[in-house]
Amino acid sequence: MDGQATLLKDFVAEMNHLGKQNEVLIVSGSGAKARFNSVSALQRLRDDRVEVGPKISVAYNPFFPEEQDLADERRRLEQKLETGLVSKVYLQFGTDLDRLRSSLQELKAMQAQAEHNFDICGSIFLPTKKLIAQQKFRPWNGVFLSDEFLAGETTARGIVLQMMKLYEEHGCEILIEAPGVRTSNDWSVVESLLKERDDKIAASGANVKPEKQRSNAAAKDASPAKKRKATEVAADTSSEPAASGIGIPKSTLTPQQLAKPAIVLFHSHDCRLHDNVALQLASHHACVIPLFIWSRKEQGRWGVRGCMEVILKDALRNLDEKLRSHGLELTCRQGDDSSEVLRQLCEECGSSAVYYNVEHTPESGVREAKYRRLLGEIDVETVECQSSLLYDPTSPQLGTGFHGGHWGTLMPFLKGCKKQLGEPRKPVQRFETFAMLEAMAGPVTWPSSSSIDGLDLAVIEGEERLLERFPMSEDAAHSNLEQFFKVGFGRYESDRSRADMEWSTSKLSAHLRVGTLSPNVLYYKTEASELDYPQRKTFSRRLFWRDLAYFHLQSFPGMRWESIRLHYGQTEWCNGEEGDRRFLAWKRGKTGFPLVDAGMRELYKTGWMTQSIRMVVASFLTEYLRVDWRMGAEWFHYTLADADSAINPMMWQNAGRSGIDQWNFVMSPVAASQDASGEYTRRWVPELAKLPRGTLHKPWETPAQVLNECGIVLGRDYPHRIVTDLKAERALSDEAVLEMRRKNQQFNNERGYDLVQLPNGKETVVFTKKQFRIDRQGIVLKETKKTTGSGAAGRGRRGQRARKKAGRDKVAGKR
Ligand SMILES: Cc1cc2nc3c(=O)[nH]c(=O)nc-3n(C[C@H](O)[C@H](O)[C@H](O)COP(=O)(O)OP(=O)(O)OC[C@H]3O[C@@H](n4cnc5c(N)ncnc54)[C@H](O)[C@@H]3O)c2cc1C
Repeated sequence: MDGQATLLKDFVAEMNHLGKQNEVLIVSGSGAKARFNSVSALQRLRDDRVEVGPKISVAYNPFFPEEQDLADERRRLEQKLETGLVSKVYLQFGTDLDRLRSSLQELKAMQAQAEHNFDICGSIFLPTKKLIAQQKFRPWNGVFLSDEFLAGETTARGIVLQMMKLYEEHGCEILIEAPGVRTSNDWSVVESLLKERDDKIAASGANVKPEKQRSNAAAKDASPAKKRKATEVAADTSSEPAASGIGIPKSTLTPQQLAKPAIVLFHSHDCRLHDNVALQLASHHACVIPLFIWSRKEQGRWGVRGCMEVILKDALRNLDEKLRSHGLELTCRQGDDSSEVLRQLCEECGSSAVYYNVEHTPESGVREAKYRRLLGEIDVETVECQSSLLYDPTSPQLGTGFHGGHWGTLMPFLKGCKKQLGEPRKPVQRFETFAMLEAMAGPVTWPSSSSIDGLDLAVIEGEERLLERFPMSEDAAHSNLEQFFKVGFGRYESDRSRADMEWSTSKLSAHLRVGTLSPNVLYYKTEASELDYPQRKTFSRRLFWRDLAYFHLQSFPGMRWESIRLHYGQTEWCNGEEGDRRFLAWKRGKTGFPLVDAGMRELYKTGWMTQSIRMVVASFLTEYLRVDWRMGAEWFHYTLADADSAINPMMWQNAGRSGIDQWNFVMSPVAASQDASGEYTRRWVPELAKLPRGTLHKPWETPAQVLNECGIVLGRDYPHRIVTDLKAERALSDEAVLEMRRKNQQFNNERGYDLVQLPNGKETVVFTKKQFRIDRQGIVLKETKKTTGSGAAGRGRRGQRARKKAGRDKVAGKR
């Protein structure tokens, strides 16, 4: 370090000697892993009282993805500024516009308080094809380029323009990152960028835009909000597409309506600013009021409850924070009847329209109808949008019977959606959302609002642990997404059922549930992957499962509490005291089956389990403990951080055999392929941690001596099994289904398949497990050689291949 400080000192002396006092000397190498320690070098210059002729500019990089690196970088900058030698801080390049804006604000605040003057300049990166290609191939250390930037010249240019606008608003000089301008062609790119920026600024009505006020509590009423005129709005929404070719959708409202405030009503499924269609459409108004209404009464049994209340609260806090960074804020109100609350706010604010993304549940359907009616009475438009699923679940039409899969199963649904409705909507680019928010204005005086903590949302013990695992912000969702694609995505096909591996799945479900991540963003990120289709096939279909659940819920609104195959409601379960005893042990993770207990404890503590473990515990409850699937579904709904009132019942119905897609495999609670290393069970059932892998998942088979050596006494340190004869329990469970089917021959077709009545009155055959297929006398049918399934599971060679593969998947229990 000393040598470097001496070098710098010599260099400065040389510059002084040469009379180059006005030269700019960039002292860089401030990165976390840099070998040149510019902080101590500068400190030495100061301590040695070297007269510094050249203006010293230091680099500052606010784009480190890790919080700790960023905090270190901030600290280093402060130390450099403390030397009093710095005349300029230059911001290195990264594409996170939110981060850039907040860093500029921070630097401005430091500048205002600093003892020694310094200027700020910010770098841009020339959005040329050549440079982008170079960066894709060999990214620079310390330059943080997003996929969006690297996607091509158009998006890169859009981002650079936004950055230039921010620099302009903050009075910062622009510096072009080397290797930038080398040819005259490069210069013309710079000139065209400057011209485009100036044209945009001129078009928005001011030469230099004032820095947008943050609406923190103190500044709240004082800040004169930026307003756009309806005519300007109309110009913005002309047919010209945005830079990316996707852009913010056009409004169909009149200029008079657009001149009045719009209310954007957020719900528990769309807590985000990015790729939020309702917000995008509302952005055309002169003034926008984001609103959240909490009504505990309206939640009922299948709304936001338990763990989801904590998740939602955090998502709202972050939503509000993000809105505030753009000079807006979230108005929060509560009441028993959200439509009344909404109507009242519309009248208070004189708004012309309310925008919201529909929720696609039976309850929300009723609520939304009431919004339309009440708002219609006071002449306020309701603009309903769709942002939480890939498709509107009322749109796909599926033919009854078998079409490459039975009615309502994944493949016919997926194919039907794509064929009838095309590819899902493309999300808008992040920089477009940023530009939209920057241009959006709130009212001069914000309506009164409850604080988020003041809403009657539950506070639950251990919620910090929950939020540590699932911090509910858009930024957290985004970094979770990036991390999964970096580490887990490529292994998904092979490892997705492994609970003992980090990132074997995306862990994005809570974000998708509460809307901090747009499904369309995830869909197109997957599609853009460089992996071959077979390597990404299963993950690509995951979002279709999500949509499928809502399709089921539209078709069977009662599916949360009654069997989709209605007659399955007559199945006999293990009830009474014994049923209660079994259910309680299951809930508490004290069944005596380590893998099941590990899952149930993980669920209770962190609100999450990977799908394969959810399947193990669900089939354990229904098939081995013979407890009604509805009890399991309700417990899951209460404890899951991603509790989804369509997906959860769909999966439980399948586990309980009454759903559209009966699980055609056995999930052994003992084989534990999901935890091959045993690490998962050891983590969540620490009292068994010392057991060797061979008996970890079946401690009852552990030799007494080994138990002794591990200091474990079964029944004292870990419970005895709640049921001991798994085979007999399963036989009873299967017999209960057969018995119920025998009594309901009217729903049994000639080949022993269940028949289900659809909402349009038509009847369809649905997949039925082989051991439940009975003839008219109630005898289990023997499989004929010629056909399997309802006659269409595939004949000939293709069918044979498919059956072989299905057999393999069945053993592995993969989904
Ligand atoms: C009994 C049971 C109950 C379930 N309840 C819920 C629930 O309430 N909410 C919920 O989001 N998921 C539920 N699932 C589905 C699935 O287990 C979770 O979506 C998944 O484990 C979430 O982890 P991940 O984000 O890492 O998933 P990944 O495997 O990375 O999948 C990516 C995304 O696809 C979607 N997805 C994945 N699997 C399914 C599926 N089978 N059905 C619908 N969407 C799917 C999810 O949104 C998920 O985040 C349940 C599964 C079972 C067996």
